[in-house]
Amino acid sequence: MKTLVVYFTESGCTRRVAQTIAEATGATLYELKAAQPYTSADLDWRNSESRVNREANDPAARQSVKLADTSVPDWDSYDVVFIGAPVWWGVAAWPIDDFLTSNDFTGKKLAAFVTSASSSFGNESEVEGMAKSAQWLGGKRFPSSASDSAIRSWIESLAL
Ligand SMILES: Cc1cc2nc3c(=O)[nH]c(=O)nc-3n(C[C@H](O)[C@H](O)[C@H](O)COP(=O)(O)O)c2cc1C
Repeated sequence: MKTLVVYFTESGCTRRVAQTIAEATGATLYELKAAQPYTSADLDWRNSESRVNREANDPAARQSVKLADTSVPDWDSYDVVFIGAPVWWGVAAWPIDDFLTSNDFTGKKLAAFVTSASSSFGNESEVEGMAKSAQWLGGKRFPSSASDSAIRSWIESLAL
């Protein structure tokens, strides 16, 4: 069984979870980058005019966010895919949507994880729906500084 962990992160919390999943499962790690990177001004949640707030309030703006690259080397060889993102305004950060809608998950199992300060994974079912033909394993929210044991017990619960 070959496992891939793809993730998007802005301040590194989701990367740390992704690294723990990769260590626990022997997976390959792949970081997703926005085609137009977010500056700290873009991510200023206190400014109602910031990029992230404009996108949060406008589905068309969210859908137009593209990744620098949506294709993973040797994609066909993976059996299990984990995808991770921070929570932005209650949902998985939308740059990952481009990855979910651009790839064919036929024959692959998919699990999604998010990190957040306090919010739950508000759009888990939408994430599942975007990855057409994946076998959905489930979604999980972790706190920004998730413990290794919490991450490892989630992986064990998936019974890969
Ligand atoms: C634009 C923005 C919006 C956020 N919205 C939420 C939110 O709605 N709920 C929450 O609990 N945390 C929210 N956070 C905090 C992040 O989800 C949290 O710090 C996360 O672990 C960051 O992950 P990262 O380091 O991988 O980028 C937000 C952070 C940013 C930058």
